[in-house]
Amino acid sequence: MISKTFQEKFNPSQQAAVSFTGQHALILAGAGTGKTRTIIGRAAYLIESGVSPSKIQILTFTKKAANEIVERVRSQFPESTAISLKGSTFHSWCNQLIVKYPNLFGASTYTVIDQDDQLSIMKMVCGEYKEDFGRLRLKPQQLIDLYSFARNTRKNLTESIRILLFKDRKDRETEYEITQQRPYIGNLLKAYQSKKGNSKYLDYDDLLLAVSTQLHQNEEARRILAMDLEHLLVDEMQDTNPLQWELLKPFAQVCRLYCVGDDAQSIYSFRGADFRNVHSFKERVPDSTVLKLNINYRSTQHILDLANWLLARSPIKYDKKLVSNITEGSFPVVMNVSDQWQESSWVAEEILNGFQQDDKFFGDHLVLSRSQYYTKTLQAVFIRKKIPFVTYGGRKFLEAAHIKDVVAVLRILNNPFDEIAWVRFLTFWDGIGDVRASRALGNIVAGDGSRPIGTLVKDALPGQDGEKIGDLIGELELSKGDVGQLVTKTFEAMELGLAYKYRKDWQEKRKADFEVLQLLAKSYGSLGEFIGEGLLDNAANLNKSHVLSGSELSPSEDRDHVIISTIHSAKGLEADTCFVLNVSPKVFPSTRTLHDPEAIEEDRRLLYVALTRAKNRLFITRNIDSIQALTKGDEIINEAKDIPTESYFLSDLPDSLVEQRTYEHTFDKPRDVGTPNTMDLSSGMDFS
Ligand SMILES: Nc1ncnc2c1ncn2[C@@H]1O[C@H](COP(=O)(O)OP(=O)(O)OP(=O)(O)O)[C@@H](O)[C@H]1O
Repeated sequence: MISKTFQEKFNPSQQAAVSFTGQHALILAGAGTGKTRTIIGRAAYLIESGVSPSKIQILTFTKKAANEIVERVRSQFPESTAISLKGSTFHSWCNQLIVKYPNLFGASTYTVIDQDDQLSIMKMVCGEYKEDFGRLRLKPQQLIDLYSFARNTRKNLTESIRILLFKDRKDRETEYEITQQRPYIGNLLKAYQSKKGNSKYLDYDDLLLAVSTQLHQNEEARRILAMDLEHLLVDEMQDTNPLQWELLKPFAQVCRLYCVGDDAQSIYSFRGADFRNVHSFKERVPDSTVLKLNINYRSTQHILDLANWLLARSPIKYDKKLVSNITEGSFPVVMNVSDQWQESSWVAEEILNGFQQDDKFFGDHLVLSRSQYYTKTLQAVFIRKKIPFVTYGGRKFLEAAHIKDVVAVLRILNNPFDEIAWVRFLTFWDGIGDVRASRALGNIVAGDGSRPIGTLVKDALPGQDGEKIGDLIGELELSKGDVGQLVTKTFEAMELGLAYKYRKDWQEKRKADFEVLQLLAKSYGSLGEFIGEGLLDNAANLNKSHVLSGSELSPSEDRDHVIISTIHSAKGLEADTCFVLNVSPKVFPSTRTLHDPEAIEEDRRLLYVALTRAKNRLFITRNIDSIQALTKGDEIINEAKDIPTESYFLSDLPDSLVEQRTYEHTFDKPRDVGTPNTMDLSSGMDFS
């Protein structure tokens, strides 16, 4: 029997999706049609039907999304009923599985490394294999990109080299070049791989590979996991790449797969995502059903008309026309501005108007941009006008240099073979440079792990420095069992050094981050978990506090702020009023994609995601000079000339879909008399 509240919360297609009784399902649906609501409803429905919450796992692309979904499910149940429900990113989930079953996955002591660490290792390898490296004209970062691309897309090295380094060319000259370079690249990547293994490092992709390989090969592994897992709920399925798909595939034999996605919102192909993953779901997953949702509850029809128009102009057939259940509302506004300052001032004015006159909160406003860098001007204007804001899509908290300094100590205590952490920690101290550190390092990691780390340091670094650092490490090792206390002690021991190293912005910016780090540390039961998962999570939204970026907000203002986000980080977000910045020629699509039809279409989907975030009011800004450059065609002698008019997404935007405005900021001058007068200085004084 379907309850009344159930009927009120979900429309008939959503109800069918939430209470799906078959084996595996793909919920294919457009923007704002309730995918998130449905996945939350599905988890709640399963719990209500008697499935233990601990046997449901939700997978999303960001920690933020995972937390939000889990919290919303939990809030539907009394007290701690759904406390054991879990939501994670692909990486942190795999990390949890490896920690939970160390024997099964064969990794007990290891350190998860991030992109910076990968680069450091690759640089060491290039230094060691000078001859191979010297024959190539590549940077270490390009080698890392190749390695990661090949693993994520499951392509072989030759194909990966062709695509990444030769723009997928297949002519004879390219073939020759690839044959020449591949052996050297192969040597370097193999050396990188074995260095990683020796130091017991796992990069993000290793986490997925470790789990997926075991599950593919080992029936026992599938059986063990099946005891703990009944339902796997996957959000944003369109963004899964072949490696993630490899991970999901064996789970169809372990539990029931429930995937939710929108092919028109796929914007991660640069990470290897293949939106066709959702198109061939039915063929790939036996015993599966595809269900569709089609009513949009988020945006007004005027906003959707614009989004539909954009998508309909794509050569790809998405078979999607969003229909709103909200009919009234205003037209989207296209604001033509002359420069970024105008654009920023206008956005700020609109937001202040909304706040002061229309009774909106700052939190009702979302500003979207292709890059975070582009919003620097806007941020400056917001700070001046005292508009509170936070930014999404910046650098991750645990990737900041000052945090990494402290985390290095934790990494060493967790894995004494962690060379990167050793170099960072040793060179942190005055008087120890790279050369001395790497000499000491050789001795430190040569041991078998049986001697106390403090003693190892003292032996490897004779003299006062070694004594001091050895004692410190030895003392910190005693707190290894209590992650919160360990972070506090480590910070206290390093504070002076940190304050000196980052003296430019220590007080105003960096110091406060350590309170957050301590808070974060306390929420982890073990050091391994903290290092592994903490690194994978974006702590920028911890307790809703703006950690590294954003204007200076007082705690009381903290909850109400404008969000400035990259479009890539805005998936799943929505707001009453959205500003999409700089939808200008050369930007949508970007000039970098102009020769690649697939990349152009990805840019189109990016704009589509941006437009469909708005509930009631949508404002699009664009640069008037670049528009004029386009329309004047040959007369224009700047570089805009080589942009084909038809490739600009808004080039023939019908007037009926939007309201066009041009920013004309004029100062109201006070009215005055025509002829100059002379000032009478005799008035206002009473001399009597
Ligand atoms: N049946 C419904 N009745 C009322 N409101 C609904 C219903 N379904 C969804 N909504 C509302 O519509 C909005 C969009 O829903 P949701 O975020 O779940 O969509 P989505 O498909 O995940 O969107 P996107 O993929 O674009 O992020 C939300 O504000 C949600 O509360």
